[in-house]
Amino acid sequence: MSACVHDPDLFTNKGSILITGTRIGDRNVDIFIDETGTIRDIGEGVSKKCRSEAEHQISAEKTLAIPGLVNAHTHAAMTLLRGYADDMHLQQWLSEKIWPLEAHLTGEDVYWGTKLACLEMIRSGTVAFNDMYFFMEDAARAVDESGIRGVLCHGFITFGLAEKFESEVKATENLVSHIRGMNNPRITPAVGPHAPYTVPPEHLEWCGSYSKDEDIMLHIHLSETEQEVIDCKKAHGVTPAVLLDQCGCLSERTLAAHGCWLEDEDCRLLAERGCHVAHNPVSNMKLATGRAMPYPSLRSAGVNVALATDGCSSNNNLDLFEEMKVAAIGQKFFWKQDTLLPAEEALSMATSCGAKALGIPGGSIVVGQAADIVLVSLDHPSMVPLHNPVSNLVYSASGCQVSTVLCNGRVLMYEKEIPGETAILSGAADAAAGLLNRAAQNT
Ligand SMILES: O=c1[nH]cnc2c1ncn2[C@@H]1O[C@H](CO)[C@@H](O)[C@H]1O
Ligand SMILES: [Zn+2]
Repeated sequence: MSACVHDPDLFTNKGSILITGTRIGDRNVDIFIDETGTIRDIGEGVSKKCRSEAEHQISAEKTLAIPGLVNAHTHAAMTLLRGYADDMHLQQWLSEKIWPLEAHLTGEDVYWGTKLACLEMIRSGTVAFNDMYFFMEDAARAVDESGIRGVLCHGFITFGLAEKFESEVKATENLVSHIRGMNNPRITPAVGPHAPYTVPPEHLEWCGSYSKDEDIMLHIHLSETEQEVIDCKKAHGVTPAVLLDQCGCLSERTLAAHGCWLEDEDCRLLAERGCHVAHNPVSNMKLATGRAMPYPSLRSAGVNVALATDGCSSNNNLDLFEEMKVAAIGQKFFWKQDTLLPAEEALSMATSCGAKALGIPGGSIVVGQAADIVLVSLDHPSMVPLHNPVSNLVYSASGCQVSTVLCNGRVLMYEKEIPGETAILSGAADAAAGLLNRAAQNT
């Protein structure tokens, strides 16, 4: 067994790992992870039993172990657009700033943007994400290298154009077969109709049946703004959620992002169909969607609600700790209910509910489960005193307190060290500068 600090194989070796001296909630525990990346034992005496068997050891005194966080809706490569267009109205932001710049994106940009996103997620304790963007084969390469989990879809936008429909279908089918060919259990494909206002019913129908035939997730933006709902009712006579249902897009494979303007009937419909909703409170507040996602109605209907950051151009970071706090306080504020969305629920939203929505392992630290584990340092003012660990995690900590991260039993960050970080930071900065240069030359 190697001592961790000088263990050169810790980041690459898939051998068994013993985490000693951490705590889960109020319990002091050791955690033993076998060479397949599965949690084999959790408890106080585990280190005595497993010390000789373990190939690596992580001394985790003064840390809290929590399940790896799950980001249920983002556009990872939008890290390259961080700070590019702030303080704008959503439709204007998309059509005047974001889409014109995205027209200049290359696969290499998306690769570097996704590398940067994965790095940022690992640093802040996120081990899985649900992504919708372009050049997704390049995103898949970045996720593969990063060691975290990704559900990836091509952002399918047709605006009703037949030739665009053809190319979006091709991009989706190519991505699905590419990802299946990678044969990486951490990466799964999905179909991603962008929104009911960018994909008309006949094209949504294709997405719904493709999701069913291929048994893959359907990832979509839904009822994000009031205008979207007004326009949809005017054009189709029903809410966006009902329209999706009519197009065969609502099922237990569906993840709808935002849902700020869902009506009570919509919430019941989503529950009936077994859909999942991703709550993006920071993005919603920044883009002034004007209404908080109706968590009380979704909750009482029984919808699984996960947590998400959205892209870095509307957040502007990927820190799910910050998102847990804003979700918990934002819901209380907007719905004027001081007991709504307590800390435990916010933590579940960011862990088990996310894992359930994405259909991936993780979301809890239990024997037999894949080791997606995050160690949060208690050696920090925001974690002292520790009257209630969950309260500190949600209301006081930030992603900066994350010290060590494991995904599928592999160590991705150890005591804040992530191999290759410097190269990713400069590669992504160069890609972002190149993108802006190309856009400036072409306009
Ligand atoms: O909040 C949002 N609402 C709608 N679209 C968005 C939002 N954030 C990013 N995108 C856009 O979705 C596409 C991904 O396929 C991209 O064009 C991205 O800019
Ligand atoms: Zn989005």
